[in-house]
Amino acid sequence: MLRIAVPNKGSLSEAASTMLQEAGYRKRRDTRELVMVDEANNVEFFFLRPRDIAVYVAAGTLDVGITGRDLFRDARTNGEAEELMSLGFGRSTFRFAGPAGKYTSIDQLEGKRLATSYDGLLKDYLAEHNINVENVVRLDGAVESSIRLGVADVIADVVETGNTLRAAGMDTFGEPILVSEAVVIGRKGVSHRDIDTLLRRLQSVLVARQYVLMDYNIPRELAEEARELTPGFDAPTMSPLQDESWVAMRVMVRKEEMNMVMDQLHTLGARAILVSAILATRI
Ligand SMILES: Nc1ncnc2c1ncn2[C@@H]1O[C@H](COP(=O)(O)OP(=O)(O)OP(=O)(O)O)[C@@H](O)[C@H]1O
Ligand SMILES: O=P(O)(O)OC[C@H]1O[C@H](OP(=O)(O)OP(=O)(O)O)[C@H](O)[C@@H]1O
Ligand SMILES: [Mg+2]
Repeated sequence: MLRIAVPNKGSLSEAASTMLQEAGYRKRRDTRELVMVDEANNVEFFFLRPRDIAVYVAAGTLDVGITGRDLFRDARTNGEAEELMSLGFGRSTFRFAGPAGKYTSIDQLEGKRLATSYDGLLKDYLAEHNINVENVVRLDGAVESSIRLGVADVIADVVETGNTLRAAGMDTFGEPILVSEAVVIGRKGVSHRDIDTLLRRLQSVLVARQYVLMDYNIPRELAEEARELTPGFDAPTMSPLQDESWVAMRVMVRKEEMNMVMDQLHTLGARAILVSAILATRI
């Protein structure tokens, strides 16, 4: 059986479980369930702290896992594990921040005390950029309070909306250290038919979430122009109609562009424009 690690709590847990469910895997009945066998799909799920998931995958005791890119990098698995796919949720940036207005550049980090929950990730970044700080204080959470409480001058933390920083009277500075989202990780170099199936199914969910299916009729002489407006994944499917001067088109369109594209097609001369949701795909 394929052994998959899934976040049991925190920011990633609900979205990860929803995505797996949409991909056709069994749903966890109880949030206290730590292991779940999905016989039909020949998969075993292990619900773990997202921070620990990279450790299990790198050790090879679990085949693949869903975690955050930032947590994966922080675990410093020395190339034992790798990112197989990004999942489009749990987006955040990992950034430096300090009291509002006080810092503008990472050059000012020299000799400072830095607090973070991601000390592996931070130390790698500092080493890469040849920045010598006084020390890195590893905290479990609520890192924003560390400056006011006198253990640090600057923090490096997860920023999503920025509300927490603003409320603490702080600002980010410098470029993001890392842009993160939920990812699937696997042991380096391991290939497995069931891993391919998992990735294909997750890809299917991503496509189904991002695209809609658009059908429309268009005069044959305008088909080429219409094709430029709606190029689709490869090319639109064109079918003949009873009236030979018209053709029917079927094409995938990005959900956020759907209304714009319908307006443009209608202006061009398309009629009977219909949009339907995509439930699943194998592309
Ligand atoms: N607003 C957010 N706060 C924390 N983590 C977030 C946020 N948005 C996205 N993430 C991502 O979620 C992952 C952290 O999840 P994790 O469960 O470890 O922490 P958490 O949600 O802060 O939970 P807790 O603080 O209860 O441990 C990281 O990959 C992080 O980038
Ligand atoms: O930019 P925002 O949308 O405000 O989100 C970012 C904040 O959310 C997380 O904190 P969490 O609530 O997990 O508490 P913690 O720091 O104790 O982990 C993170 O550590 C930041 O503090
Ligand atoms: Mg947190």
